[in-house]
Amino acid sequence: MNDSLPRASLSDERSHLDDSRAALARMRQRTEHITDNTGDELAAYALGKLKAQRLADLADRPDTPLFFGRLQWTTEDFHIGRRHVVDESGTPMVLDWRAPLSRTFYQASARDSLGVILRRRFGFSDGALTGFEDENLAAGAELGETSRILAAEIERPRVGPMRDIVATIQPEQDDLVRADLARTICVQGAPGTGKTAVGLHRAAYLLYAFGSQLKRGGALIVGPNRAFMSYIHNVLPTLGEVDVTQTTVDDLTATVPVRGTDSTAAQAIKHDVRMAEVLRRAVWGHVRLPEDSLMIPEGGWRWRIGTEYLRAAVADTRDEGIPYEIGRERVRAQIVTGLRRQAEIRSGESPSEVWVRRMGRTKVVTAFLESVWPKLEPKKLLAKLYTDAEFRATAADGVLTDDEQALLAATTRTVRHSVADTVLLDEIAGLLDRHTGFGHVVIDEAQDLSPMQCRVIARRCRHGSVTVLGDLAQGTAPWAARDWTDTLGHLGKDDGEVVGLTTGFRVPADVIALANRLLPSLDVNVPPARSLRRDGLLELLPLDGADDLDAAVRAALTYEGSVAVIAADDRAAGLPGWDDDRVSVVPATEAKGLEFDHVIVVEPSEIVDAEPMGLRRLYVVLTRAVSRLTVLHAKPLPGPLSD
Ligand SMILES: Nc1ncnc2c1ncn2[C@@H]1O[C@H](COP(=O)(O)OP(=O)(O)OP(=O)(O)O)[C@@H](O)[C@H]1O
Repeated sequence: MNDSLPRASLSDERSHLDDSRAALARMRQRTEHITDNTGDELAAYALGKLKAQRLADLADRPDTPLFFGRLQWTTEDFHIGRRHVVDESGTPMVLDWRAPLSRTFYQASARDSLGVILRRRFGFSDGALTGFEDENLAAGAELGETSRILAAEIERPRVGPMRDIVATIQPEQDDLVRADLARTICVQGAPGTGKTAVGLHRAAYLLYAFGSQLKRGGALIVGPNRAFMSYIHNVLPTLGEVDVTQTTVDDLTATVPVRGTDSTAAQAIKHDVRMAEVLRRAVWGHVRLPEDSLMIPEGGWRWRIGTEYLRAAVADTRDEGIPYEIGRERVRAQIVTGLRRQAEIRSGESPSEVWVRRMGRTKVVTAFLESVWPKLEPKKLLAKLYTDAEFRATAADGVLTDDEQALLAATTRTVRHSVADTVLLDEIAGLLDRHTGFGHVVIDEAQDLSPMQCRVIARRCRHGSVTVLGDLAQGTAPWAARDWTDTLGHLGKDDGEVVGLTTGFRVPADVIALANRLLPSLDVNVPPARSLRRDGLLELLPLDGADDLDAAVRAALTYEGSVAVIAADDRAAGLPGWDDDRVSVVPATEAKGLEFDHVIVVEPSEIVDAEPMGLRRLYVVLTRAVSRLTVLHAKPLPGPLSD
């Protein structure tokens, strides 16, 4: 079959790679030579920005080949790669993996070849092609999960930050990556099923396919913590997307320094969705219906706006459901409308805009607004809620119990804000004014978001769509989601669809079988993962002293790749560290979302006992291993593992 290809041999493919690299270099040169001749400073600036973006887009990364696949139809033949490359005549040498035609690469099968005769996948190392694998789809031959290039990719030792999976995206993953921009999707997937990878590739796909729609809002990636963000931050730039905001909820809400902490009970109440209603009342409770008419002096004249007119203006605006500050300006505008009408009646002609604007800003009008619709400031309002018992009781009446209200009480007006307080400040800011919205938001490890944190994100994508990624079994926060419909509701996306991923690409079968023994005790209804990986090592060893741990680390270092020693946070803090940058000591609470070739878990029962959701924490920890898991214990293993 290879002979029927126009360029069949590996050396031909290598020449095509060299030619494509040269073509990409020429594309860069052409971009570098674009200059602005208009002499207009603004145009030059805009062009400079576009040029820098385009050059970043056209960067050639020496460690990754420009293409990873090839498709042959009866009359056409294309290489598929990370970005579009054309020769000088404009003929494509490499098709972007996100182009509609490239979809065939991921979706064609022996059952439905989609017209493809032959699919070729390339193996590579350090940017050079090392071989290829052909599937003669027309003849009904397909490698599917038995592909050795796929096997090599998922078994590859992990070094450094996360890599893209563009060469080996699986059909069920591709369906999610290419789902329409308008769709909100919630992916429930066991550990290692590629949720993070799917979310990042979906962002890259949407920016490519719906660029003009997304241009204004852009895309936002939200992850659980900074360590995770730095682990994934390189994937989108490798896919040519350098302009995506990647952050955590804590950073999104970081408008004040965090200097305080909450008791567990206070934290629970601050993250409870009922706080949204308490804060709504705390804000809108400031609006008063006017009791008197408004007299506005001007020279020797006094304009009068009647009480009924003012009451209707305030009441109607309050009921409109718009942000508080916009409402305040709308009431001002209605006063101005009343004045304009009177001026027209009095003089028979329209007053000038300058007059209208000046009258709306007079001291009397501003003082009136201050009395019926006072200016509010989030920090002051939160301090008032915490320190003014009467104000708190009015806002929380019938929403929080007396005991719950007491949990919010503070004695001093200078609040040392906790992380939960920053979420409440963001809620208040959202009641006061609109946040700028993103066109699409990808949320990773979403099972741990509190209802109030979901609302932080919801405010930033009121008109956009969301990709929610998570695993209910890995939820360890006190407010962890039990059902995705709740999370979607708090995100304001009730119409989101929940979709499952069950094929595991990280954790070897024996290791996942051990972790799956915990599932029935985790109090969630999720399907177990099925691992693609038959290799791997699992060992349960006694821990009689520090030497045993050291010996386990030394043994792990005889293999290639990264090694993590994961223990309950207290124990991890006391561990010595190893003089090898392949070894990391990871506290159990920081392991979520990460992966290491060899994981050494020390005293699993301590991880379980350290927190209320300890069994789920252990489930997370056991599923971080890419190739080998060593469990060291002196104490008995937690119940479900010892059966
Ligand atoms: N189609 C694929 N081809 C090759 N590797 C893949 C594929 N899908 C996922 N992987 C790899 O499997 C590993 C796990 O993927 P990822 O971290 O996205 O899973 P996850 O579902 O987010 O896991 P967790 O819930 O444990 O955080 C990563 O190394 C990823 O690159």
